[in-house]
Amino acid sequence: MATHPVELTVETRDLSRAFHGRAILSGINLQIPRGEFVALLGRSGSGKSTFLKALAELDHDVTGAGVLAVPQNKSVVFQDARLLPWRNVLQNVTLGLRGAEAAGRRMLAEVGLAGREGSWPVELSGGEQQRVALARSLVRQPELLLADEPFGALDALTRLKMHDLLRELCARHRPAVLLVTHDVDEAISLSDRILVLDEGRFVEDLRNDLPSPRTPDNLRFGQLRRHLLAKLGVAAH
Ligand SMILES: Nc1ncnc2c1ncn2[C@@H]1O[C@H](COP(=O)(O)OP(=O)(O)OP(=O)(O)O)[C@@H](O)[C@H]1O
Repeated sequence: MATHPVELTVETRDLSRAFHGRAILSGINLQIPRGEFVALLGRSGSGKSTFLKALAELDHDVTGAGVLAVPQNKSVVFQDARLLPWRNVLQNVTLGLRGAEAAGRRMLAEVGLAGREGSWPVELSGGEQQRVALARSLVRQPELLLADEPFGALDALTRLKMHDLLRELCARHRPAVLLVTHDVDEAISLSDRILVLDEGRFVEDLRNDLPSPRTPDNLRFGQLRRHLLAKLGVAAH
């Protein structure tokens, strides 16, 4: 039987980055197959955002073979929505795209903002602004979605709703995802695979095959959480 090689969306080889002589990333090798949802955990300052910026091709000072493969069609979502205040919601979503009004409206409906196309960013809550940011990134049908703590500034309840939304959107549009997060439960509940970055390297790379619904009161969820917290050097409670 013929075996098909896995189609890779991301590949890095020996990717390294230092700031002022201090190594932050030390020879990182990573392959992300098409459509895989990867969560990246690590202590504050471990280099998660630095790695994400390298994949976003926003950092040209990496060394080693570096980023061997990354799609041109990729989107980045940050902790703050970064909407243009002088453009309405629909215009923010379709910014830079020609003839995308219908697609923008559809995507706004998908993120639960049908009817808000003409609103101004200032009229939206933080959670709604992040919904617009998600719509803006996904209307481009990216092969890779890079998300840097996208829900970090939201309250706990809104964050849980955003998890459901992101899960749904990713199941429908199937981008590969690299989600940087501090939140172990977020990583467990959303991802297919979890990486832990420490001292410039991945100290954990595990498949997350927990069945859904992934609720924190589930026994295996708790075991995985304890394992990851230990890797992060945090005592579980
Ligand atoms: N442009 C820069 N110039 C100098 N040092 C930098 C720069 N960017 C990042 N660093 C340093 O590199 C280290 C890693 O930063 P990075 O933002 O990647 O960490 P992080 O894991 O994303 O942290 P956090 O979880 O707190 O956001 C930090 O010590 C930071 O001070």
